[in-house]
This record gives sequence, structure tokens and C-alpha cells, in this order.
Amino acid sequence: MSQSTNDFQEIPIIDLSLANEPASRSALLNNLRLAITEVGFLYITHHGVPQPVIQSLVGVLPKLFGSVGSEITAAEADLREQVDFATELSAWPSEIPELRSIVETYITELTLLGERFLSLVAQALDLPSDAFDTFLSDQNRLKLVHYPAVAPDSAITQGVGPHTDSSGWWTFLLQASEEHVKGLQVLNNAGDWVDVPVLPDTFVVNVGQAFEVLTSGICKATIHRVVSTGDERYSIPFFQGVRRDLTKRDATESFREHFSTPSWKNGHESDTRRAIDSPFLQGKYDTWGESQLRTKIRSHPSNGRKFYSQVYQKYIADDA
Ligand SMILES: O=C(O)CCC(=O)C(=O)O
Ligand SMILES: [Fe+2]
Repeated sequence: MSQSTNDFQEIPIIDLSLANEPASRSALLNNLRLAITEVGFLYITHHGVPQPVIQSLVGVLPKLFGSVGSEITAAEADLREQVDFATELSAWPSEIPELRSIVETYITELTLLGERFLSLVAQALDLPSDAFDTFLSDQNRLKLVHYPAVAPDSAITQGVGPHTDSSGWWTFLLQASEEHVKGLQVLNNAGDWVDVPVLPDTFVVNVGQAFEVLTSGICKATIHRVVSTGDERYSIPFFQGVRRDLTKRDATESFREHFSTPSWKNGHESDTRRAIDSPFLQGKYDTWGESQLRTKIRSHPSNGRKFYSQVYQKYIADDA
């Protein structure tokens, strides 16, 4: 894969309901593969987690947070506070008695979502749908996070510093604030921080470090951060757990052969074909040759001007 394929400017949106129809399934898997191998971040819609389960948890957030705790990421203090839960935890904040069942129901639903998602990921990576099942844990982690608002002139703007997720296979993040509230950003290979705005009824999904290792780096645990703004912000990341007895050897060797073929190393074969095909199939020129000529002239404009002066202006002006 070339460096430039990771210069994404926005986060792809994947509609999981497309998996239900054979006709739309292969397009879904194709788009999913591009998202997880080239961006490492995506939104999922039609995720199947019932809205009441989400709303009950979002509803307790304002009650839960009092004062800002402390956490360090990338050697800077983060301006956020959080409550961590895990499957089978026994200590519960007692001020909110209903919290336990709300959190347990949410974890159950997200566990199922994580399993459904992982089987699609396996298929998108040309593996059997249950290929990753034995790597899962019976314990997943949930965090409830609050980022306080900062004053416009505040010197401190680190909600959470740049990092990749170390806690699980995949992260399923609920951005639990209104749509105008910004904060989460993802780093592309060009070094730009790309905003991940709040989209209602979605989860933001990203690759964790362990899954990057399991796929020999084909799936990328992408760097992200949260910038504090004038709005307070809530978020709820769910970290799909890694089997506790997973060895380094299992993590690095289990799929090494599968991902060592040149088609993966150079960007998946069909990704490459897709990238080449799309200007041809979607562009306005009938022939492969003319579409290629347009591409080349636009890539090498001084040669285009010199050798193809009759058509140079036409192709340079054509942004289609
Ligand atoms: O709050 C967010 O939107 C992201 C949090 C995060 O990246 C993390 O806790 O790992
Ligand atoms: Fe994170």
C-alpha cells in the first residue's frame, strides 16, 4: 500500500444492514475492507443496538460526573474524567442504583454487535466468518467519559492525547453529545487531523493494537485524540476484549501466512483494481485509453502541456 492511500479526509460510513441481502453483501464487504485497511476508522449505521439501551446509558452520564480526575496520555495531562466498567465487575457507584443493570444490558448488546461485526471483518479479509471467534474474551471493557468545557483562551486543550487503542480488538465508540459538539479527531498519513463529527444513530469503530498485530499490520490501529472545546462532551467507548491467554506467538503467527501474500502487502489486489477502475467506470470518457490520458495529463501537467497541447486544457479543467 502506498503512503498516499491513507490520506483520507473523512471517515467512511458502513451500513451494516447491507449484509442481510446477498445482492448488497459483496459491495458492503468491499467497502468494509477498504475502511479497515486504509483508514482504520469507520462509522457503522443500522448496527442493531436498540435505541432504549443506548438512551438509558446516555441518560445517566450527567448524574455520574462530579470532579475531574487525572490521566496522562503522551506525557500530557488529559482534561477528562471517566468511569471504567468491565464484564463481571462487582463494585458499583451506589448513588445511581439503576446503573448496574443499564451498564450490563449495554455491555451485552455491544458484545453481540462486536461479534457480528467481527464476522463481517473476517469475510472482508477473505477469511471464514468465524476466523476470529476463538480470540475473543469473556471480558470486555466499557468507559463512560466526560470532557469538561474549556474557556476560549484556555492553554489546556488536550481532552485525550494522541494514541492508538491498546485495550481490545476493536473499539465501538458512542459519541454521546449533540451534533454540534466537536472533539474527536483522527490522524491521516499526510499528518492532518481529520474531524470525526457526531452522526446520530452511529457507532464510531476503530482498529485496536492487537488486531493490527493479528493482521500483520494490514488493518491499522489509527492514531486519534480528543481536543477540548467550549462545549462539554460525553463519550462511551466499548473495547472488545482480547482473550487473556493469547500469546505473542498466537497473535503474530495465526494469520501471518494469509496476510503475507503480495496482494495484501501491495494493498489488496481488488483495492488496487478498484482505484484504477473508478475513474474509468465513473468518468465521462468511453474508452480506457482516454480516461488514462486524462489521468496522466493531470498527474504530469508540464508533460501534458508540452505533448498534448490540443487536449491539455480540456482535461485539466475536467475535475469529474
Ligand atoms: O472520547 C472519545 O471520543 C475517544 C476516547 C478514546 O479515544 C479512548 O478512550 O481511547
Ligand atoms: Fe482511543
